[in-house]
Amino acid sequence: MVEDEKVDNQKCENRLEPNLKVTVQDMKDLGLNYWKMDAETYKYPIKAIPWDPKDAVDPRLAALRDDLGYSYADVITIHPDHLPGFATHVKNFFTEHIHDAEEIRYILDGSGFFDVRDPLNRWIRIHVKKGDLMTLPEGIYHRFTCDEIDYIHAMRMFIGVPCWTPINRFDNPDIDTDTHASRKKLTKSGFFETHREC
Ligand SMILES: CSCCC(=O)/C(O)=C/O
Ligand SMILES: [Fe+2]
Ligand code: NI
Repeated sequence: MVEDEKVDNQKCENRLEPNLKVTVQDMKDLGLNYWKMDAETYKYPIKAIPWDPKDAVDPRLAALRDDLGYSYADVITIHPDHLPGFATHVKNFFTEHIHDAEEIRYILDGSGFFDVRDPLNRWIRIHVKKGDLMTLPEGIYHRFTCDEIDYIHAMRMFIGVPCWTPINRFDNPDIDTDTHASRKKLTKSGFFETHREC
């Protein structure tokens, strides 16, 4: 788990002291899914917006695409040389938000941190690396940052027409993300419903 207060450097591990370990089962209970992919054998462009999921040569990726209905994809590289406005993007990714759809990310190279909130509002930090394909459920509070390597090459997938616009948790006092339909859908589901703070 990771510190909740403002940290000096979001790109460091910033572990809780003493740390609280989170198990794979805990992550599954939160609604996250994970697959280890072969990002060594199969090659992808540095940037392709969009990238046609039908072009998947990796049979495992093609099977996930077909089984889970991933109809849209793009490939991005978050690195100062490849993404204009790199620092602003990283700052924005680190603003706590939800989406009204699942977040599907396949890490093709490099690494970074996804932080997700558990039902007690604690931050769980996930260090994603090359070959990790991870999904976050619709409505989960989360944020992303590069780590100190400042480089991540990732495929973003989507079911249907993509919408990347985050719904930020604390940006607008008129918008209460806790009552957003996507948030409610998640918190009314099994694990969040039984583990929320009374
Ligand atoms: C590694 S992909 C960049 C982060 C991102 O797409 C996202 O939605 C963060 O919440
Ligand atoms: Fe996100
Ligand atoms: Ni997001």
